[in-house]
Amino acid sequence: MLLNNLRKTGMITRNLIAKSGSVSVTNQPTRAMAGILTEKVDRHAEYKNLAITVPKPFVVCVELNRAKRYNAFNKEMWIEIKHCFESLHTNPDCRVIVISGAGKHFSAGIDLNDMIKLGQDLADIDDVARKGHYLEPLIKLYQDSISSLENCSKPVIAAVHSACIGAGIDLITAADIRYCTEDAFFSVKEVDIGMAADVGTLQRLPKAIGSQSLARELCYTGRRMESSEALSCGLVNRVFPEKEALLKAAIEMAEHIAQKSPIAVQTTKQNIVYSLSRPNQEGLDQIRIMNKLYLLSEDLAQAAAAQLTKDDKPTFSKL
Ligand SMILES: CC/C=C\C=C\CC(=O)SCCNC(=O)CCNC(=O)[C@H](O)C(C)(C)COP(=O)(O)OP(=O)(O)OC[C@H]1O[C@@H](n2cnc3c(N)ncnc32)[C@H](O)[C@@H]1OP(=O)(O)O
Repeated sequence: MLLNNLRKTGMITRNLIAKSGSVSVTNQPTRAMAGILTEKVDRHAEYKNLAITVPKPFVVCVELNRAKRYNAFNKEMWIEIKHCFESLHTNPDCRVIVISGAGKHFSAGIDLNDMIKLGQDLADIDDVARKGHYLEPLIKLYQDSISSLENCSKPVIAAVHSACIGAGIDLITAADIRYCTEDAFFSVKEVDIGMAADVGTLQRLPKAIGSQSLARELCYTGRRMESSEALSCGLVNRVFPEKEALLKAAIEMAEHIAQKSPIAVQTTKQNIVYSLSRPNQEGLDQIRIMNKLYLLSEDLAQAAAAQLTKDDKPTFSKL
């Protein structure tokens, strides 16, 4: 289905299809990553709107790379994000992901030119039900694109600078950890383009900040929230003076997490995500069932031995 979508958009070549399921990685560091790229994850299969680098072992940086358009989400980018995170989910060379944006802003949200084009496409369809029939799978695709961050078993750290608007909020609220720069600002802008957010913000933002009142205020008004408020409400948990420091810290944290047992980290993420909207008992049931297998892992013995011997960097097999 995904491959068919990719083929239909013309964005994927036969070559890339042959390599699907593997991480596609550019072999050039982005400017932000210059000097810290140490190894490639895999063969080349380039994305048009994402730049992938590997600054440290098991740490993959995904950069929204449509800087000329302020990383506005066009259809191709939604598809590429989904493909990328689904691929990283199963890639044993990836343990933690850092997502950031190239250029002036993290993201200006959905590409408004794409929205206009969509309006024109819909105008060509006469029947209202058929318009809806056309629209529904597109919204589903965009929802799945955002959810691919949450569904990816590897922790995702969002590193936000400057504007993070609309779809940008959808994206970062599906991440595990959020850091930003002092100049970052956030806006749930959908209401200002005449729509209800429909790809994740309404579900995830209230949980991320733990305040229904603030979340609803932000969603009803589209008002700008500065980094200081984002920190105080818990949307982000660290703020840095500028982008370089932000990326450095995000990568350091990713590296730190990547040195832990991948069984422990990935099971933890899966259980936290599973438990978010379920009664505690259901979360406990899930982790009990998972751990009756995972407690038998070699990682547990190895990590426990490392604790006893004060070895702070035990090596774990790929997962
Ligand atoms: C199924 C639906 C799924 C998801 C839906 C998501 C909904 C959303 O994402 S709602 C949010 C939509 N985005 C916006 O409303 C952003 C509007 N833009 C801005 O607020 C600002 O441009 C800015 C991003 C804060 C940047 O400000 P600044 O640095 O001052 O640059 P500008 O001079 O304003 O803009 C330069 C240039 O960029 C164009 N542009 C900005 N945002 C978008 C966008 N989202 N899509 C397309 N183009 C965008 C802007 O029009 C300017 O173009 P020029 O041709 O240079 O005039």
